[in-house]
Amino acid sequence: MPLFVNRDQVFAHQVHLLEHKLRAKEERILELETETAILNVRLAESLAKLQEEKDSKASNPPQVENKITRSSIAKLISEVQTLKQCLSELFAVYVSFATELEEKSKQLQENVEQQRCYSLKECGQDTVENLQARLTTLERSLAEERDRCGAERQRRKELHNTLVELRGNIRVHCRVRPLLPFDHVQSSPSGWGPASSEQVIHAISDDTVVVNCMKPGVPALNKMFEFERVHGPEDSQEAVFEEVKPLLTSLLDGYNVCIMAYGQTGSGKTYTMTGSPELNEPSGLQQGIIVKASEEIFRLISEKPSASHALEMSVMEVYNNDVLDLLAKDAGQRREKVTMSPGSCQVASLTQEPVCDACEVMQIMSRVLRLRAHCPTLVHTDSSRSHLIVTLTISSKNPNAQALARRLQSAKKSMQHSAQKESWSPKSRRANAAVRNSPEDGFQSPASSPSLSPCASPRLGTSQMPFQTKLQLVDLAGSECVDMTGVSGGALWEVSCINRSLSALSDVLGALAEQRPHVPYRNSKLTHLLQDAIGGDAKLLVMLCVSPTQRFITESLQTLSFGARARQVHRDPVRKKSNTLKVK
Ligand SMILES: Nc1ncnc2c1ncn2[C@@H]1O[C@H](COP(=O)(O)OP(=O)(O)OP(=O)(O)O)[C@@H](O)[C@H]1O
Repeated sequence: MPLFVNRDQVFAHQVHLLEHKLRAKEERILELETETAILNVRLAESLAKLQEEKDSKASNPPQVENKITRSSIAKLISEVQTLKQCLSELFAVYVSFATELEEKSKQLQENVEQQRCYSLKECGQDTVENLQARLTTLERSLAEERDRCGAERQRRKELHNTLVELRGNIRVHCRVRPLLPFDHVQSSPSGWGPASSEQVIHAISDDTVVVNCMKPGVPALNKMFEFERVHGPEDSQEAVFEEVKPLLTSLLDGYNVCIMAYGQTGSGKTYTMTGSPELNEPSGLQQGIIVKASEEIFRLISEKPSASHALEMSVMEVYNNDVLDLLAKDAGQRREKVTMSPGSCQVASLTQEPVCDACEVMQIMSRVLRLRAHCPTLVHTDSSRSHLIVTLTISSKNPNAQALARRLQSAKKSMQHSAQKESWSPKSRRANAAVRNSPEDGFQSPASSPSLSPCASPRLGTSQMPFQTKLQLVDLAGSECVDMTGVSGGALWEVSCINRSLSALSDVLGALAEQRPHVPYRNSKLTHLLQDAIGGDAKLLVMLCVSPTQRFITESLQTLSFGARARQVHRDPVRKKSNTLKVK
């Protein structure tokens, strides 16, 4: 028995045997056919002979010959019978052989078919197995690449953050909100049709956003913007906050922090900063940065009980270029207009409410959001008409060493700043003289120093006054195009004030980015109030909010360009730091 290596060999052997059998049968058929032919010939000869004898007997029939003829006829008949039997036998053999052949052929065909299916299956299995193996390898290397890429991105992020710290850059995050029912407008006064609800702004990675508009009849647009972090429509409030959270730890290390939401009307600034109207919903899923940040601050504070911290909250809005105190308790007055302290960017007599936990912050927010100026527009039903500034002031009796060092550095910087201004401002010359003559440590910050409370007396020394840092959370009013929002009458003045203050903010960033000697902070109340946050050494994060649709493409591009410009601002060049050392 041959030893077969695989099925192919078994199959080939079977075919070979069958072919051999077939050949033998064919040879046998040939033999039988030859025999039949010979018998036929012999039969024909016998018949012819018989006919001849018949004919001669008819002409001359002898008696003896008659006998012979009869016997030969009998013999011939028996021969014919034998021949017939042979033929019928041959036919039977032939039929059985034909049947057998047919069966064998059928079997062979089945075998071939089976073998073909088997080979295909085996081959297919092989291919699938190969592909699976390759897929696994590819998946493994993809996972490795992803890990490497993640680690690289993390490293890049850390390096970038260090660079941002060193250069005093403004951090810029961007959030592209999801498509919402009010995006699917049928038409608007400016004639935009339903197609304008098409999504043209996409967050393509966690740091890149793309504006891509390839609509026929409109100039093709494909622009890419990079920011520190880009959030897509699917990102939750929690995910957005997670990226902001690390900044808050700086508050206990002596830094002031400001988080500001910027964007066109309806782009999701209020949603991002304050959350949905259901502020008190238990899951907290919809809460915005303000409540989540206060929760985080209280958590950080609870980790450092020895520092004995206290928190105060103030809320103001800049409405029609007036500053209003939203926590003022004046019974008759809905919102109280307040004035800026002379010679500083702080607000005099701003109400400060102590807060003990995030719930209190939440309650205050619910209260002030009802007071804040808002009205329905054609873009959405609850448009804010003012800039909202929420300030959380953290006082600490026992700040850590890093916070103290930071305060010292900040005070030195303020002194240097004042010294620079001395030549042109007699008022600041007097203030600086007072600072230098400070009885405590010689580094009493002026009122504009970011590390001091707005209500702290500039005459108190560091040991008499609690150490304070501020978290400012700003929900700016949205830039808007009257054509789209459809506002009219008195509301037009609101729009003009909003747009003017936002353009003043843009001018300030432009001046800072180009390092111009004069920065026009005082062109609007908004920039004046935020001067320390924007131009000082507070850590500033701008959260750009963007609508994804083509309808708002012009405003979105303006928002993204604003963010790109903000990223160019280096507020604390290294050169200035070396000068600071000389002051000592
Ligand atoms: N990421 C989001 N997910 C779900 N809904 C959102 C999101 N962003 C915004 N919205 C919804 O879109 C609507 C407009 O958002 P929001 O009020 O925050 O806009 P805005 O930029 O503050 O506008 P304005 O400047 O006019 O006040 C709201 O109903 C809000 O709930």
